Amino acid sequence: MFAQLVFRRLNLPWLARRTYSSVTPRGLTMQQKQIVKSTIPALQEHGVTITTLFYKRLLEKHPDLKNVFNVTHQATGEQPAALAHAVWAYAVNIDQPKALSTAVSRIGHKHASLGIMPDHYPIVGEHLLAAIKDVLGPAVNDQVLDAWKAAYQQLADIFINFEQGLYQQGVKTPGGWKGWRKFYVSKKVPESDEIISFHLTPLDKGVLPSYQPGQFVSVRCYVPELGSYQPRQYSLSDMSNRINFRISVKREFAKDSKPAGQISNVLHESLPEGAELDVSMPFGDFILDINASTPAVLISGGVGLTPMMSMLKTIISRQGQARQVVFVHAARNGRVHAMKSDLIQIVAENPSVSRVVFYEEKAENDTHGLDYDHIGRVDWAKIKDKAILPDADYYICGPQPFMKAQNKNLESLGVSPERIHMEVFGSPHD
Ligand SMILES: NC(=O)C1=CN([C@@H]2O[C@H](COP(=O)(O)OP(=O)(O)OC[C@H]3O[C@@H](n4cnc5c(N)ncnc54)[C@H](O)[C@@H]3O)[C@@H](O)[C@H]2O)C=CC1
Repeated sequence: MFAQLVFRRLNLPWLARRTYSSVTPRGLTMQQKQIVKSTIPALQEHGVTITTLFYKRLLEKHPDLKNVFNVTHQATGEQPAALAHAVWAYAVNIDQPKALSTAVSRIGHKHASLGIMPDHYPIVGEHLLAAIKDVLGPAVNDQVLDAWKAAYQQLADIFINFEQGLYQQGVKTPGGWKGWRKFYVSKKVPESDEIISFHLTPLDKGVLPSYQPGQFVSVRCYVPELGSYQPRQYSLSDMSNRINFRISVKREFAKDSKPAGQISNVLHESLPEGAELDVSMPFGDFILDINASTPAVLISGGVGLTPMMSMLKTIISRQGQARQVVFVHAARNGRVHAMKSDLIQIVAENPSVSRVVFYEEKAENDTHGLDYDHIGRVDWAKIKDKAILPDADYYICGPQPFMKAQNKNLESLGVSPERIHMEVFGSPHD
């Protein structure tokens, strides 16, 4: 869980209906805040050592939590690094926890999709404080430990309140549920050489809640080699239809130091049509404002097109509205360009929708003007006249370096940061 606490500037709008101001965390004394701040340099220096020890102990004492954590991120060290960064950032913002509201929303939505419960927090707190004490040694006296206990409690209260709000909202939504619901794969559709769409239908055949375009679900599969379940988040790649969900998953092979995707391979290889899996309610605050009539520029790299297809289809389904959409997509080539024919058809049938597709290289049979428009990576000099529009909102999803590059380009073209919305699933370290 807290491994996703990545407190950086993301420019995500505050979209969750439950607001941060409804939360009343238990306070810290001035002295406790000073003490927490005094530990910032030590956290900066020893943070990863602390959090690595923390995870090791936590999972030794509570092996059931392996069902909740992404074990690959443990092995690659991403999770300890992200948590260390988060603890440090929390200490830096101890005087103004509201500065963390964007991160609390993003992480809270992810926690809710994983079924994190209030009684998980004391367990995490106990092991985190023990690891801080062990690594920093005599520097951590009782006063320091008490200050960190109070600080941790404050943060835990914020998350618990936020997540309880999401759960309550979820069960009140028609068709909603809490925790995992059993689904089966009702259809498997290859979308490119490496992406397969999975249509997921609830086993109980009951109605599904409607969701907002851009939201994701967690799916959970049993991984025999680990002896535990592993959850992963996937954006919903179609518009809401109350009958089934669609996720579109890229198969991740091992590459350089990155291990093969544990769940993406299980899904592609070992989950035929008819197979069952656990699915969470839809969550996530990277969502399209469906009531806006101003232009939407949907920018995606590779498999990052999944939430964009949901947004695009939702916009065009709204009768009587001709909201302008520019769909900017970058792929390595046509063989890995998913949902290509859907996009071609949507553009042909909807004069308010236009597209610009970049391929890094041309594969055999890729046709200029039909499959793609430009060779290379997204080049704003080539598309700014078409894609920089007054009052537009810009939605970005794709590999981290792709998102960083597009964000930077948009800002340098004068787009206001409030208009730029990014989906951030990964850690800040990739
Ligand atoms: N929200 C998230 O955190 C997402 C993360 N990812 C991660 O990214 C990985 C790669 O996804 P793929 O579909 O294989 O994408 P990819 O590696 O095929 O890249 C897609 C396109 O993005 C562009 N791109 C890549 N790096 C760039 C850079 N540094 N600057 C500018 N443009 C760049 C290129 O045009 C490339 O063709 C996934 O395996 C996943 O782990 C992908 C989608 C969403």
